Amino acid sequence: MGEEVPEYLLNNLDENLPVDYNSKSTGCRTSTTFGDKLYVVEGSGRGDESWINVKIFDKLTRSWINPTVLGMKPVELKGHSAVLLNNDRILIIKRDALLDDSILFLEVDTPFVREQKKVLGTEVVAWTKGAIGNAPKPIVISGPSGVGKGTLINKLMKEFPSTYGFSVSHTTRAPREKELDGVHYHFTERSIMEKDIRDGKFLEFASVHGNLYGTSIEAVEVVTDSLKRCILDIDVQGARSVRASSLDAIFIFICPPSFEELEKRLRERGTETEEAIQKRLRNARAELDEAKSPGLFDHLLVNDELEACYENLKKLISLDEKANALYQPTMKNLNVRVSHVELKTDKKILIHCDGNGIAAATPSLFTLDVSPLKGGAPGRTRGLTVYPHELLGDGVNEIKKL
Ligand SMILES: Nc1nc2c(ncn2[C@@H]2O[C@H](COP(=O)(O)OP(=O)(O)O)[C@@H](O)[C@H]2O)c(=O)[nH]1
Ligand SMILES: Nc1ncnc2c1ncn2[C@@H]1O[C@H](COP(=O)(O)OP(=O)(O)O)[C@@H](O)[C@H]1O
Repeated sequence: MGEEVPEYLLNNLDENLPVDYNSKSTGCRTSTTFGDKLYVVEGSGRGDESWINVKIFDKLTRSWINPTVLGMKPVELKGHSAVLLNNDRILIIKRDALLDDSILFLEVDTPFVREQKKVLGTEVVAWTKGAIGNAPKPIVISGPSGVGKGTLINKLMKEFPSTYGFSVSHTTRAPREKELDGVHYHFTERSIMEKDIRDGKFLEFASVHGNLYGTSIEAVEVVTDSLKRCILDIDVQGARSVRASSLDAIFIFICPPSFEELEKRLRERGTETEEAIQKRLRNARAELDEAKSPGLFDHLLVNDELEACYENLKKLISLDEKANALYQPTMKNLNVRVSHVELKTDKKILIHCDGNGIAAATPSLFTLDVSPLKGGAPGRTRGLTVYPHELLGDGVNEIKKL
């Protein structure tokens, strides 16, 4: 378990080092040791002046490093506590924030961060938001153009609107007639999308039929945050990337009954030029081959007769739901604000809250249990448990101050 370095030590560091460390004086700051490095998180939450900064002090070379910061960084930090968890991430608890929004992680040595360090050739840290409870497992649906993915997904969403939500992808392709921006896709320019990819905002992306397509982290997490099961309609390359990510999903590939039927459906849909149809048919052969790669898809489903295929899809999904008990939120939507926190054990944190002026009966002391962490960058860190703290026999006096 890492410890925060006392402020005086950090101040000494500042004094000893006339390097480029210009801390803005009005903010809050923590510093957490991990190996030979000191991770300094500082910020301020004063309206327009709001800023958040992560710097690393390398104790061996006695120099400061500006890491590449990935993920969704917090909007503001009016005060915070920090502690190293799992030897790979720093738990940050924001003060004066609603309890539901107060838990963050700064990953410093997770597999995702290690991989990004290799790719980018810099020091990397990645922010993720902590979420209470387990998430319903997303469903990845792939298959060649025209096989009927969109038709099947629409049926599912129509029959179970409060159970399933669609991950709205970004694409550089032009909208088709009747396609709405923000509903079917986020239609975007290549340069903007490429910048967002560089900024780490995408879970996966791929070039498909000559255009760029991608799933933003937010597209999936917004659906999951609303407690719905997220459905992703992405190509085989995208499915492969999601497989390699920390997102735990079920992968289904939809096959056509024959190539002739696929061509017929594509033509009858009437949305593509002849050239685009030819390109999609050529790509379909490669996709069908790739779909057979071992370990990539959990299920292959043939879409011959639509209703029969839809029933099979529902069966597959509900079997999976039975095998993996769905979302089990502990406490959510607590209208209380964090005042301060204390470390109880290395997996349990005591959070003191103010009630936001609501009834005195509302608990103000909570235990945060961080033992079963799930997921992480580039998405959310889930699996956290929060419950009202029982003082009886809990040795509060021995709690170490954070
Ligand atoms: N990797 C990836 N593929 C996507 C994404 N969104 C859509 N696709 C895939 O891009 C391909 C083309 O989609 P689209 O242009 O809507 O044409 P359609 O498949 O003929 O309806 C399909 O295989 C989709 O599954 C995404 O976010 N990521
Ligand atoms: N089982 C099926 N039998 C016949 N036509 C189908 C079937 N499933 C889908 N279609 C039709 O095929 C066309 C392509 O389906 P769509 O859902 O747009 O495919 P995708 O999203 O995979 O590109 C649409 O016109 C749709 O109505």
